[in-house]
Amino acid sequence: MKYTVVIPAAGQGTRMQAGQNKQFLMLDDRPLIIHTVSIFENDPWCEQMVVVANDYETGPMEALFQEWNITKVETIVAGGKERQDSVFEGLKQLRDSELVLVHDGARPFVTINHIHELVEKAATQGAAVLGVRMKDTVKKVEEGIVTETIERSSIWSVQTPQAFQFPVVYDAYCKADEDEFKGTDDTSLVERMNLPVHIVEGGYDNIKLTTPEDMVIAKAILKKRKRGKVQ
Ligand SMILES: Nc1ccn([C@@H]2O[C@H](COP(=O)(O)OP(=O)(O)OP(=O)(O)O)[C@@H](O)[C@H]2O)c(=O)n1
Ligand SMILES: C[C@](O)(CO)[C@H](O)COP(=O)(O)O
Repeated sequence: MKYTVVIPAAGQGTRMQAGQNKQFLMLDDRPLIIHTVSIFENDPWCEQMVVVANDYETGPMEALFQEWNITKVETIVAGGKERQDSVFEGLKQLRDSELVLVHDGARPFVTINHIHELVEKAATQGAAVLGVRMKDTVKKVEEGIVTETIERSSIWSVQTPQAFQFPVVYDAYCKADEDEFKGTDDTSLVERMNLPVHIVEGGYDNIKLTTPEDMVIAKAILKKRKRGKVQ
């Protein structure tokens, strides 16, 4: 099975408080974005990558991909204000693709097995997302007061990749653009088209590096994997 992946990497990394886009932060021996693109570089099912970067960072990213022998990045396109704007710019490059994944540049630990399960689901069902079951008790809070304890058995925390038959995600993005709707992930745009989104159970290791403490967790995950205990 073959797919294309759009990798949004055009954020600011504000919550990481590193004074630079977190994609360039070193994690072990290489920058974060290199960890992420290497997953797809090494997946025989991945045909091409489109990386979305800040316009002033397309040059430095291209140089990094050359340095690390990343060959499947066919396009580096300039991103937009929000993640959703960046992903839309990436999708616009792909009109001939059949199956497309969207994966955060800031999630360097997704496994090939989970990617393949997700791709197979999207190929037959149209749209699928990786997620994990919520481990904590979840409460709704209004003005500092708990108003509800949410029944946890149906609550999932979703990750990327999120996978789609191309027309499903492209139409959903066009409609969201037309309606000026903003969502925090890609599948939410498909949900509002009243199309089903299937969940594929992923791993708790597939974290997004968002705040400084995530770098500590990331180093621990890398260490564990180096010892051969891939989740
Ligand atoms: N305008 C944007 C905003 C985010 N992203 C990307 O979307 C992914 C998830 O976003 P997030 O973790 O929120 O990254 P940042 O926007 O960089 O972080 P922050 O919100 O803390 O500034 C990241 O790979 C990020 O680079 C993007 O391509 N374009
Ligand atoms: C798409 C996403 O990774 C799903 O968990 C996430 O919503 C994007 O980043 P943010 O932290 O919500 O800005």
